[in-house]
Amino acid sequence: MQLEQLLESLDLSPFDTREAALALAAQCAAADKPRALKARHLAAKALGRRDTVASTQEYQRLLPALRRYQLWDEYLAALDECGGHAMVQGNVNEAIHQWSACLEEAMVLQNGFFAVQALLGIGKAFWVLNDFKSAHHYHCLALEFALPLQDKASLAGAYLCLIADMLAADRYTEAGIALRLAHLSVLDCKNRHWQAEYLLFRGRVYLEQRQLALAEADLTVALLQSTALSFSWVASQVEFQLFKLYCLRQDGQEAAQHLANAEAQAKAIQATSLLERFAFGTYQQHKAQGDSREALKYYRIYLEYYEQNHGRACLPRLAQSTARRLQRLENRIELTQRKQENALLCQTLNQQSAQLDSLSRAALSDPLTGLANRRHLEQQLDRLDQQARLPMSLLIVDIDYFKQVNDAYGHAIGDLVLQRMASVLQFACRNNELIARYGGEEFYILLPQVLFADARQIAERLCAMVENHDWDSIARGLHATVSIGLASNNGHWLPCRTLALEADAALYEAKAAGRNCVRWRITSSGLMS
Ligand SMILES: Nc1nc2c(ncn2[C@@H]2O[C@H](COP(=O)(O)OP(=O)(O)OP(=O)(O)O)[C@@H](O)[C@H]2O)c(=O)[nH]1
Repeated sequence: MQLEQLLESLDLSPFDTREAALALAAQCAAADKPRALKARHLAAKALGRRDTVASTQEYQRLLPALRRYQLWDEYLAALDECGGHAMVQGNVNEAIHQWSACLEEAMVLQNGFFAVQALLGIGKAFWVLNDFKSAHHYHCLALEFALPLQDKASLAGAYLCLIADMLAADRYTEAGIALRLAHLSVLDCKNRHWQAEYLLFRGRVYLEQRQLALAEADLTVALLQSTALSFSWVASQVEFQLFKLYCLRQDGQEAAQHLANAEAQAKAIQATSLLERFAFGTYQQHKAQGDSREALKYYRIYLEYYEQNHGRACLPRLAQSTARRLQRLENRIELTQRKQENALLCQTLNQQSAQLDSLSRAALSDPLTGLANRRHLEQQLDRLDQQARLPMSLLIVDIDYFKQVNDAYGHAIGDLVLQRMASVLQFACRNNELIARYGGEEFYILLPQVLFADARQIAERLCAMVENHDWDSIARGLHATVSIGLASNNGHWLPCRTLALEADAALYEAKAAGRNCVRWRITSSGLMS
């Protein structure tokens, strides 16, 4: 098999490639040493798909020979691969060391492509160390080197790393600009992993700009693509962004589902740096929604991951802000609890005062007609006596022959007549005039600020209204009239109770005069009827 064909098949079938490459290396070993070395390089690369440790060992053996035979592309690629393998093994410092060597050699050899690869690799290593400033520095250099290369893949890689930096620093406007610049190179490089990552980043920017429909469209495609590629690193981040999106839409159920997916995917690839970020993001989300209890829960989870990822020694860096945050959250939870207790207390108080209100209303009102009762009336008379000495008139309205109504139509109809009478009186009076059922079929109407002449008119009108009322609608043949006793101080003060006695006397006179009429007494200038 030709070397070029091997190269092409490398992505399709790494195991066969390795076997074929080794066979080719064996054939070429003596006759064509460089060709044999190239084949062994391919075999080491293919091995790297399965066993990064073994692949690194093989590269270390190969490197001096590749250098000696000046196979520079293979040499630089080997250094680059060793950096990648060290990262996979979690040995970040070794990765930086390998990529630095690759960068140095690439600079000497003026190989822009591998310089970019090495710079991106170093940037990635600093990312993992959470040193975003250094990462960004290397990514900027990578972009500078990539721009003149006219290599779409290098350019797309550099742009994507820079955008990730900007998003990590919450620089969404710059990330949006870089996304537009990167668009063509990402499309052209036909790397589906990068395309998924690009959509994730764009979705994040849209989400930040609250363009939820656009964000959802990008994130949905990113999720489909990354899931199809089993690219859990991106898929879990997309799920987390969807969690935030549904939080904004206040769809708690969907949000919780996406958060669970994000966590599960990140756990499956043991991406604790992502889990740390998710926990912090979830804490922020709950804090913004005012759910301090959940916020505290996720802040504690975040601290656990932080310690796991950076070691206990790093915690003091966080200590001050952590203590402050925890304190604030605990205060808020206490506050919420107090507020809830207060609300409960207020509710009980309100209920009790409503009960008191209805009890006192009941104590002061007549249950049959809803009018004020005798007690209320007497309180009112006392109160008026203590207040300014006003013009005052008082009517006592008594239903004529009410006993006969009860006897002829029954007590229930009698009750209806009393209720209807109450309505007629209320209809005829103003709001500030107190109407009370004094007892039985006797009603009092207190007319403050009303002089005799007006009071008499009111009484006459009332008498006529009752007489003309449609009593027949209660029971066929039923008819009711009233007699009214009126007393007025006509502007010259007199105790209300005296006024009441005078009105009662006037009522007696009305009854004696044949009923269905008004009689009066003006108490200030001597009695008259
Ligand atoms: N249906 C009903 N009847 C009541 C109520 N309270 C008092 N009565 C009745 O009212 C009647 C009052 O009768 P009386 O005091 O003789 O007076 P009257 O029949 O209206 O005669 P005059 O007032 O002299 O015109 C009695 O039969 C009481 O039983 C009540 O709440 N409902």
